Amino acid sequence: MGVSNLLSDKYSVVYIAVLLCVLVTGTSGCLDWDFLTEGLFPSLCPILSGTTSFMKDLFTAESKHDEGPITKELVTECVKCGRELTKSASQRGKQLVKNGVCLDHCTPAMHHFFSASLPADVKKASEASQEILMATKMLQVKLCSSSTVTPNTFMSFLENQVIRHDSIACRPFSVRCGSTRYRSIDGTCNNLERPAWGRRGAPFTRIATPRYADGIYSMPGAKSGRALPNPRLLSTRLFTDAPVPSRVHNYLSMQWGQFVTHDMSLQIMEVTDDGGIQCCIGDGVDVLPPEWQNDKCIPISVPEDDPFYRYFGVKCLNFVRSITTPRDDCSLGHAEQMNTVTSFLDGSTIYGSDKKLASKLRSKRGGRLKEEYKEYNKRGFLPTADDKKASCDLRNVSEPCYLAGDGRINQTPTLAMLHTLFLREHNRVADILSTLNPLWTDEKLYQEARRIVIAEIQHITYQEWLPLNFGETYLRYYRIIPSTLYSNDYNEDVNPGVINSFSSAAFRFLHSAVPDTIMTCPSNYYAAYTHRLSDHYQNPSLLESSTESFDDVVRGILLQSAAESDPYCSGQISNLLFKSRNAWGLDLIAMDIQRGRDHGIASYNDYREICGLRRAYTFQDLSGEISQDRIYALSQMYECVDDVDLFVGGSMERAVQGSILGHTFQCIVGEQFYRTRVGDRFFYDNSEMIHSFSPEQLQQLKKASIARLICDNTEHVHYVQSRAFELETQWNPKVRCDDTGAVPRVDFTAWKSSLFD
Ligand code: HEM
Ligand SMILES: [Ca+2]
Repeated sequence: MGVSNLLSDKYSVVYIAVLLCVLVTGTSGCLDWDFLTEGLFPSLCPILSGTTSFMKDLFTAESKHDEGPITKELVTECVKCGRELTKSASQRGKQLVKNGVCLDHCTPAMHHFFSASLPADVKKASEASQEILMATKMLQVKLCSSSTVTPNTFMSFLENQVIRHDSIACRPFSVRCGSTRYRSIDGTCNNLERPAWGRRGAPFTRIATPRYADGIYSMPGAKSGRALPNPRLLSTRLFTDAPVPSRVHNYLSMQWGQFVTHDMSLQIMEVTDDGGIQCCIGDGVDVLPPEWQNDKCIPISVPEDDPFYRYFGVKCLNFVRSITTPRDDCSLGHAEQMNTVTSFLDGSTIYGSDKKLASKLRSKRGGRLKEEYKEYNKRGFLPTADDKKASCDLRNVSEPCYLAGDGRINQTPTLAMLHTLFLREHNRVADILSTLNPLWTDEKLYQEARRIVIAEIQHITYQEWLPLNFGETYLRYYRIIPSTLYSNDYNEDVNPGVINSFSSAAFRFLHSAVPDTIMTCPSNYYAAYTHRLSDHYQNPSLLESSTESFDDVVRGILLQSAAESDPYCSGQISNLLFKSRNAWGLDLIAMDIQRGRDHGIASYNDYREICGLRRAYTFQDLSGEISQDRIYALSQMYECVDDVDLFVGGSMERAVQGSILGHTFQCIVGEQFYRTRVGDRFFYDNSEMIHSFSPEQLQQLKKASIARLICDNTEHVHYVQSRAFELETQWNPKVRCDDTGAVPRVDFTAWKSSLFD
């Protein structure tokens, strides 16, 4: 790696920048800004320099303006300065790549990126957001130089102000909405008053003030000013590698959870023009020295005595910050990450979240989606990815690698299996509608089939999956209990956007439900075969390895237990994630913890309060929710109870009755699913809207089930438990698919329209 020319004379500058951070924020945990301010103040930011007594001036200057401290000139200067610093950071990133600091293909780190490039609009928004963050930082530094304003006061002041500047390449979101019967692909215009809500590219929403060290974007530190505990250490000490099989939930239930996640949320990491950002030396030999790191690097260092990685000499796990986006009004403020899929539960995993992909996925005939046929199977398979090598980890090019509405499709064979079931369901429904309505165009058939499939996804989630996992009592409390026919609770004031702490902490707790293996089971049910999960990341060929293998996987995940949702996690995800051909992989649990910090997710203690629990002042105050041994373990890891990360504290809580989650995660997840339903104008059982289903149609859709989805879209799976997210028991036995009493069929006759419809 030719990096010597990067070892410039930066130390004095870094020192000033760190000092600046310490003075401004009271913590040194803000290295992220150092690189951006490197040697640039004098030339680019006259507002922050220009005198020999630079530091002194900065922290003693008073505003000389009558119109209040934030003048137009000041904002202009901060924005200009922010832009130059952003440009410089980007150039520095490019220079690092030129010097060979970039990731190799086929490494665990590279598979973690899912896609090595950003769509143009995402990239543009991310750049604008960086400029805004820089400008905010500059403004904070400038204003906090007055002794009366603390950085926190400044940030709370900013929360209630809309300060923006025309020269930032960001325009407040605006779109013209017509009245249409169908959802848009990108989620815009769902809410007619606030058409940006829930769209692809929207900022995540928050229910707590972020805990960035500087209130803007810096990685958080402990209250004492020292670093928070190492995420890998927390993972190995608190999330033991000993998954316990669930006695209720099967693998399919876990798989549905991930499928729902991918429909609602996607945080993507920053990349350079040349692909993934490298933060470790080589393949993880050590953390790159700060002067060689891209400013988006937040690698996870691995302790010397790590129980697993020490055998492989791994001391660093690659990790990069998520892309951020401007808020809808382009105003200055703290960082907000971008959700790059639609927040609505709207089948975006199947249809895509942007028009270009959506169009590419369509066959443009009979309303169908593209599918591929194999000689041995009458049912369709997903189309092939454009660049198989980049999208999958294949042993040879003849292995399958799929294209779908979501880029994470190939992550595991069982995820790809669920995608395939929905592809088939869409085409099955489109064919039935076409037979019933021979005059319908391709567009009409596509949209109507899409509408039905989305209704099925929503119904299965709210009718079957949520009650099983989170308990009916709680669903009643969160007002998301299944309705008998129509529900009338669309509320245009509810933002359906995904809550940052839901996708960066609470819902990730279900990573503990991922079992070690994938089971396949032949049609005679005489034997079952297990396959280590880590041998199948980014390679779905298990679905096509033999003529029967797709159905074998389906039978297997119906039979196999999920792991219990508890702080015991499989080493398949906590040591071997995306292992590829290596002997080791990444640690998803450490990544969950680090991602929460990257997003400035408020502490566990803050969330306790938000969720109606008493704030803890000592570790012992957690005893109502957390067992003594876990309280002890937490107190050994964290200096102070206020430091506990939401992901960690929430995971330690005992589950509330009837649910797989503890109180705090239950509260966040409940709130999210409330918003996802009540904030969705097109939610399938909303009544009295131009797009509402007729009572006859809705009655049929309410018969949809995960069991029926399997029966209708596999070749030789003839038996399924009627409650198909639960393990087979004597109370939930396998029944024949043609037993329509046990597994009702959805009859589409109610979609037959009169000739002129
Ligand atoms: C084999 C199963 C699974 C694997 C391999 C897996 C892997 C991953 C990976 C690599 C990430 C990105 C981590 C980051 O960079 O921050 C992620 C994110 C996430 N996972 Fe999983 N996951 C699995 C199952 C699940 C399940 C069952 C759930 C919940 C029911 C879940 C919920 C989430 C959530 C909410 C996120 C954040 C999504 C986003 O906004 O980008 N995952 N997972
Ligand atoms: Ca979606």
